[in-house]
Amino acid sequence: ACSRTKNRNAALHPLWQSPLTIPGGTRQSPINIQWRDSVYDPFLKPLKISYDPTTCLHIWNNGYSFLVEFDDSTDRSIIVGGPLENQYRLKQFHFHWGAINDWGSEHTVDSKFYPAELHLVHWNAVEYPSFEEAVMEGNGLAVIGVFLKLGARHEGLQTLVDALPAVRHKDTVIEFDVFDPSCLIPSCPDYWTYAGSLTTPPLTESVTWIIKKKPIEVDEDQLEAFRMLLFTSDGEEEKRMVDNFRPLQPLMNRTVRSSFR
Ligand SMILES: CCOC(=O)CCc1ccc(S(N)(=O)=O)cc1
Ligand SMILES: [Zn+2]
Repeated sequence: ACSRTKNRNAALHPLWQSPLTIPGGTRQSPINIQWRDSVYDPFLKPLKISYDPTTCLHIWNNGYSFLVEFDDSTDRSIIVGGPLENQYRLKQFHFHWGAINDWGSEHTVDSKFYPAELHLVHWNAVEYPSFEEAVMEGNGLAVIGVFLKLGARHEGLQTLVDALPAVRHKDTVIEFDVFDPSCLIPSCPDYWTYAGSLTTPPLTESVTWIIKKKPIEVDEDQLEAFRMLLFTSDGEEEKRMVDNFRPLQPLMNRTVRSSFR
């Protein structure tokens, strides 16, 4: 596996080639979740998700992934409960994926990669005035991670997939005004949670990760649609947007808790 990991790094987008480390980082992400080492915490609450689909704004290609962004000027789309002390506001969601189905997720479970991983990014608007400030605080962000596995076509995802050709190049954007991201979250309530970081710059250690145990199913055509996006702007030499995931980071002095026995 380590040889593949090394090779995989070589194939990675420049940003991730040298696994960018934060000097003195003690809670970096992503990590491998060793199921048997996770600790059941009976005090973890169910995660409560309430999104207003009309807060959806647009889809854009930022050169790392494609992001679906939301109006976070009010508390219309929030999560609360789970491991969280406050409610957190939905800002955006995006994905990470591989060139082939053997890898692509950022987190792994018992060292198994999934072909892709969804991140729903929320910020603590109770304690901080803006997303940008929350990014710098230890309890500033909460990201729900959902694994994607190869299987049946996902009808909710298809509306997103149909819009991707319009954001093929870096820095392109398309209006996307009604979408309910809860259709991308498994109904099974089980999750793992741990204290971590952003997996792209600024890599700040500000994320409470909530990783759903159950994956969602998507089909090959839908994964291929992700892979036809480009890291590059219109007019530049085309570089397919694939393998946009950060290498695994050391667990260090952390425990992964589970909401389930
Ligand atoms: C204020 C500038 O900071 C940002 O924009 C951070 C954006 C950002 C949000 C989420 C993630 S992830 N992959 O860890 O879910 C990485 C980067
Ligand atoms: Zn991400």
